[in-house]
Amino acid sequence: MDLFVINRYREGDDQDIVNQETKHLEKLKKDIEERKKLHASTNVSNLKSKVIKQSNEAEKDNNTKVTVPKAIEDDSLIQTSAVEVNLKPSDKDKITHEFKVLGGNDFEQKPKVQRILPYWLSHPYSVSRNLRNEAYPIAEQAWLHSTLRSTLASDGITHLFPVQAQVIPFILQEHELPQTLWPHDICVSAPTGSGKTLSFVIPIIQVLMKDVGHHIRAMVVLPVQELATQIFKIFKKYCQKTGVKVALLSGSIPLHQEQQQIVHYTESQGWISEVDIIVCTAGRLVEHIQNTEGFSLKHLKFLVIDEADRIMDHIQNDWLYHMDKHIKLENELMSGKVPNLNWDCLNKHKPPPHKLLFSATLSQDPEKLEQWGLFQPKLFSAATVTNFEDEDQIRKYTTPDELKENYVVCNAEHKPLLLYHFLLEQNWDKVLCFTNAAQSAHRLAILLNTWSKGKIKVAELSAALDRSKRDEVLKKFTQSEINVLIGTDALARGIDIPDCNYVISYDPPRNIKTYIHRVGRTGRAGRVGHAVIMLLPSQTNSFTQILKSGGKTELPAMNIDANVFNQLTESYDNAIQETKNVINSENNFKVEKSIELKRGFKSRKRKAQ
Ligand SMILES: Nc1ncnc2c1ncn2[C@@H]1O[C@H](COP(=O)(O)OP(=O)(O)OP(=O)(O)O)[C@@H](O)[C@H]1O
Repeated sequence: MDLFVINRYREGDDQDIVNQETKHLEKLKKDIEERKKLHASTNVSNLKSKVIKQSNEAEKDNNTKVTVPKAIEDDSLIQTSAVEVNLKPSDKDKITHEFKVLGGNDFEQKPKVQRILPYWLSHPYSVSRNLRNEAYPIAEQAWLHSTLRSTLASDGITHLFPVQAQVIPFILQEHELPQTLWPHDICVSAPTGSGKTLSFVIPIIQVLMKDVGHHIRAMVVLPVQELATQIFKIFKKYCQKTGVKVALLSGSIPLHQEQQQIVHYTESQGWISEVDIIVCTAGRLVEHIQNTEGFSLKHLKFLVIDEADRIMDHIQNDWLYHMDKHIKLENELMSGKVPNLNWDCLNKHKPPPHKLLFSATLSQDPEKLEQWGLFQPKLFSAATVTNFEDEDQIRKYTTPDELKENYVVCNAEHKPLLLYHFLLEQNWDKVLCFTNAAQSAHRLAILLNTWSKGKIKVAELSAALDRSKRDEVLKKFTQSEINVLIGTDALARGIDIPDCNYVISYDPPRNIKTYIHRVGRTGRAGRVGHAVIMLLPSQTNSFTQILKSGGKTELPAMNIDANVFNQLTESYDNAIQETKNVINSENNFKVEKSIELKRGFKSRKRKAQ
């Protein structure tokens, strides 16, 4: 209350007022001093016992005598000055704070919460990586339709791979349940080349062939055109003699041609679909949603997202939003959130599309997976994750058992020599070599062609080539007319290049996913493969970190005899000169061509005027 005393001014009372004020001020000062003493003595006695306890412990640990500060031992010295006695800043603050600050507790460290993986992620269906086991002969899979069985046989497939033997029957069973029991969505994370594609192709066709109709009932979304084409071809092969029809929507042909393939107008039925399955790129899907009259996904039973992590990383035309919105018009349940499950809801709504997510590098991070709005999901995984606290664990990726991986350290100027040594002296055949830029791939291809004088048949395979050229190059590689392909990461993912024996990373990958997909172009389908990465001495540590970020251990090093480089130096110098000449003449040609084009444009413009 003293703080609120109001001093009124009265004439002649000046001296009285001064006396009163002085007295009052002294009283206030005295009170403050007393409170300070009281506060300090409680804190310091706590502090004293704490310091003495710590010094005792230190003595015990180190076997040495620790001197307790005089101020602590001697109670008489405990005054407000006690704050000077080796107090930690936090203790100091506690002593000098007179008043409790509202919300002060917010600054205290909260105890760490232990995060636990959701049950479906911590208890996945474990998928074996052993592709050579031959435990699942096709002949014994009674649930498999005879038409599909004979297509598998014609494709040379006699046994199912583990991921197929687990995932296909699971999907089929889910679609045999009554409609009120909606199917569990699934996520499949299995190594590259382990046969994930047939794990969704076969069950989808087998379910859809039961009643072929006039609706799109399955959709497979992929990140790039090449992959979409590859998956489309597989669907086409397995749809034979089943009555199920499939279309490719990837932008490889003009939009209006794709539109003609998928929808058709009839007087009696209105717009009907010509196909049961569409295989599309995410970007092209949005174009059809927005521009194709009669394009409808309302009857979708299956939604497959292949290379799911990549699609999510590169959101093309915001496709998930547009697709959700489109399907939501018919069925509220497609939207990201799973509704309350009650009898009324299950009966009223038809089940949402069965979502199937696949990738060799599928994140098992619940926060990332949540964006897909999965319904009571199940995980099939070749890697078991138990510890959510460990970031490396939720990104634990596996590579095929048949894949041998090495790294080799060399200087930048020795890299071409090393590559030449592998290809010509070690006779490595069917090699895929990755650089980080299309231009480097081009230069390297010219160098190897000129240097080997045609002994090594090298071709480029980059996104800079048009599609028909790329297909031609891949075909030649398969037929052994080309034995080395030099390319960029644009084609690292998902592309199934048959019989690739070696993968060389001429430039190191930028992240673990790129590494896994690069090396995964070899060692596929149970065949042996060898992947080698060239590293500059300064890159070894960062590469170890990249491996660690995917839960992989360090690779064994490959040692190269220094004489290898000495022997090749002279011929390399000549080859590099020739390479420069070729590149210069290419550049001159380009310049001349552009001048010609400009001239032609100007003369056309003049004529037009
Ligand atoms: N059961 C099988 N027996 C023999 N070969 C098979 C079998 N299943 C698939 N294959 C072959 O294995 C190769 C790899 O299959 P697929 O492309 O489906 O692998 P993936 O797991 O999707 O790989 P990625 O993750 O790189 O896309 C293909 O050439 C395919 O024909």
